[in-house]
Amino acid sequence: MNVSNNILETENLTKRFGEVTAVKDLNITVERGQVFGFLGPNGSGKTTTISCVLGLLSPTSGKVRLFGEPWQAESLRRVGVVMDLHGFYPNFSGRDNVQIFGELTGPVSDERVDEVLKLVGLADRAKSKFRTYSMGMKQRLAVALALLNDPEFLILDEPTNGMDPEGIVEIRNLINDLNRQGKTILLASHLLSEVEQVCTHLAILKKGVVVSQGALADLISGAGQAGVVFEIITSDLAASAAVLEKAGYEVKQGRDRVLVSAPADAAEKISAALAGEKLYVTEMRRTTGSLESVFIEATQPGKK
Ligand SMILES: Nc1ncnc2c1ncn2[C@@H]1O[C@H](COP(=O)(O)OP(=O)(O)OP(=O)(O)O)[C@@H](O)[C@H]1O
Repeated sequence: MNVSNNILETENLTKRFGEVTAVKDLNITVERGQVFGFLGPNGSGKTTTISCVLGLLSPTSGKVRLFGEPWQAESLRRVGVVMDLHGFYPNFSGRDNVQIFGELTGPVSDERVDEVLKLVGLADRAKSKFRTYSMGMKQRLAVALALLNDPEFLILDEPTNGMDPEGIVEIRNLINDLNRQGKTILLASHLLSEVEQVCTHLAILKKGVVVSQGALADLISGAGQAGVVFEIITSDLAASAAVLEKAGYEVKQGRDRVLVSAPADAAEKISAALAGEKLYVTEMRRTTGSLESVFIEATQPGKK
C-alpha cells in the first residue's frame, strides 16, 4: 500500500457540462493529517470536484490522484464519504440502518457497527428509531456509515446543511475528534465560520476556479500584511470607490460594499473624503486579519 503524504491531488482538473464550465484547471493538494476546507459559494463547483474524485463523474480533462497514485476505483476503499443523508429508513433503528447500508458493499461485523456508533457518540441511542434523531444525530449516523471501512480519508460535503446551532457544534466536535484520531478530512462548505473553526488548510473556490489556497494561518496573516482593510457601505458605492481611488487609496468595489486598503488610522480621513463629495458612510468596519477578509477579497465580483 502506498503511504504517500499526499492524500488527494488534482491536476488541472476541468469539468464541463455543455456550455457550463463547473470546474476549471483546479489544482489542490490535501496532505495527510489535514482538515482541508473546500470553501465556496453555492454553485462554485465543490460537489462537481468531489464527484470527479469519487469517480461519479469523469473529468473533461486533468487528473485526480489518490494516496499518491493515479486515480483507480480500488483507492476508494480507503475513502469514506458523506454527501447527503442517504435513504435511511425512518422506522428502523440507527444501528439497523448502519448494518443494512453497510452490508450493501460487503460483510459487516456486529462489533464494527458498535464501534462506529461509539465513535460518533451514538452508542446510547443506537436502538432508537432513525426518525427520532435530531439533525445532528442523523448526520453523525451518516458519518458512522462512512467510517465502517476505517477509511484514511473522509470527504464531507456540506455536513451541517440545514442544522441548528447545536447540531453544527456536534459535527464540528466530531470532525476535530476524527482528525485527532488520524483521519484526513476534506470539508466542502459554503459557510465561512464552519471552515474557519475546524480547518487547518483551505482552498477558496469561485466559479470553478481556486482563487486562494494555503494554510489557514498563512492566509490570514497574508491578509494582514496588505495593510488594514476597511469595509465601507455608503449610499453610492461606485461614486465612493471613485472618490477614494482619486484620494490615493487602493480600492475594490464589491456587490454591496467597498474595500479600501489604507493605514490603520485612516478611518477619519476616509469619511472626510467621502463627506466632501456628499457621500455619507452608513457602516465602516476593519476586516483585516480574518478569514472573512480573505474570503471577501477572493470572491468579490470585481476580482478575477
Ligand atoms: N449535471 C449537471 N449538468 C449541468 N450543470 C451542472 C451539473 N452539475 C452541476 N452543474 C453546474 O455546475 C456548477 C457547479 O455546481 P456544483 O454543484 O459543483 O457547485 P457547488 O459548489 O457544489 O454548489 P452547491 O453547494 O450549491 O452544491 C453550477 O453552475 C451547476 O449549475
